[in-house]
Amino acid sequence: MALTAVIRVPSRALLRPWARLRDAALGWIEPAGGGGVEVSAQRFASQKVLVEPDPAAGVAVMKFKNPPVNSLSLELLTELVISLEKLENDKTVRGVVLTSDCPGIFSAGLDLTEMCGRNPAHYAEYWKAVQEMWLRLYLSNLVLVAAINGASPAGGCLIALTCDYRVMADNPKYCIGLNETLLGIVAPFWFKDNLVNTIGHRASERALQLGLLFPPTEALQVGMVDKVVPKDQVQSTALSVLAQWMAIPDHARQLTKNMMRKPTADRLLKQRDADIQNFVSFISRDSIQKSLQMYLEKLKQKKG
Ligand SMILES: CCCCCC/C=C/CC(=O)SCCNC(=O)CCNC(=O)[C@H](O)C(C)(C)COP(=O)(O)OP(=O)(O)OC[C@H]1O[C@@H](n2cnc3c(N)ncnc32)[C@H](O)[C@@H]1OP(=O)(O)O
Repeated sequence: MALTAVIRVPSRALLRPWARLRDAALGWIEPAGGGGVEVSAQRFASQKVLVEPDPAAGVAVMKFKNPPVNSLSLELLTELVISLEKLENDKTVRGVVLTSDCPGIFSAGLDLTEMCGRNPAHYAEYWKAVQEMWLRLYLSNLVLVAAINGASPAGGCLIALTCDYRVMADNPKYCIGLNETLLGIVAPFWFKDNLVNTIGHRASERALQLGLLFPPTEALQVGMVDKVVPKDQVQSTALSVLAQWMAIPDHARQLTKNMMRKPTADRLLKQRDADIQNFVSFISRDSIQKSLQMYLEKLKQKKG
């Protein structure tokens, strides 16, 4: 992968490369001239997120690669944020297609193993990473188009909802939606806000309460996706859409996007810590842990 963004990081963190990369990605970096050292991010090859840049076209394709189901582990979330930040800083890139490298799955959503049987500090760290992913994607200056080439429940749907446009493969087995209630959990307010901004209040109320997972044609009808095409045309269609959006002058489009989205993002930004505390206390409840364990068991038994 030919990404060569240079990140200025605190020298103390050199002892912990993983923490250092995360800190840089999440913006916890010393200001320029603050005694840090420059390292090339290229040295840390990404494994869970593949980025294929096309500088001539001014675009990149970002593929999630966390088999078998692209669950959003802490590692994947961190790599996603790092990769996005590099692309935001790359003057040759103006638009990105987000898609999956795992056959038949866009993303299975948040990694249930990050939310089960761990300690409160882990839940807090994980939730902060989920928030960061959403904020970075939702407020991205780049044009983002989701090429949904597989199932996209819950957090997978959320990623697609942060994009400016969604193209989905026409396979009726691929469903998309915020199905949290089916797991006995509640979609946070910012998941809900993102959905309401996309499909409207009434449709969101129904979809969220019932935990609806929509097959492609229904997702199109309700406005959760913008276009449904045969599977082998998902990426090429996404790239064509990207080209159309990139025909608009960046500054005008970016200011407009920000005007539309900032109030929604600000709601979370104003109460990030409270949202983390709320998540930690909710997810730590015995009843919620039992529900999640049972759901995981059900997924595993499905095979046998
Ligand atoms: C205020 C508090 C707010 C709390 C809010 C918390 C918000 C949460 C949002 C979320 O994203 S929760 C996650 C919701 N995700 C799902 O419900 C999807 C579950 N998965 C599936 O439905 C299916 O796996 C699939 C994606 C449709 C793919 O089906 P397929 O038949 O291809 O694979 P499986 O055999 O089911 O799974 C393979 C393997 O992967 C494990 N797995 C699946 N999903 C997850 C996941 N989300 N996290 C972790 N692991 C997952 C599954 O258990 C299998 O594991 P095994 O060990 O190979 O048996």
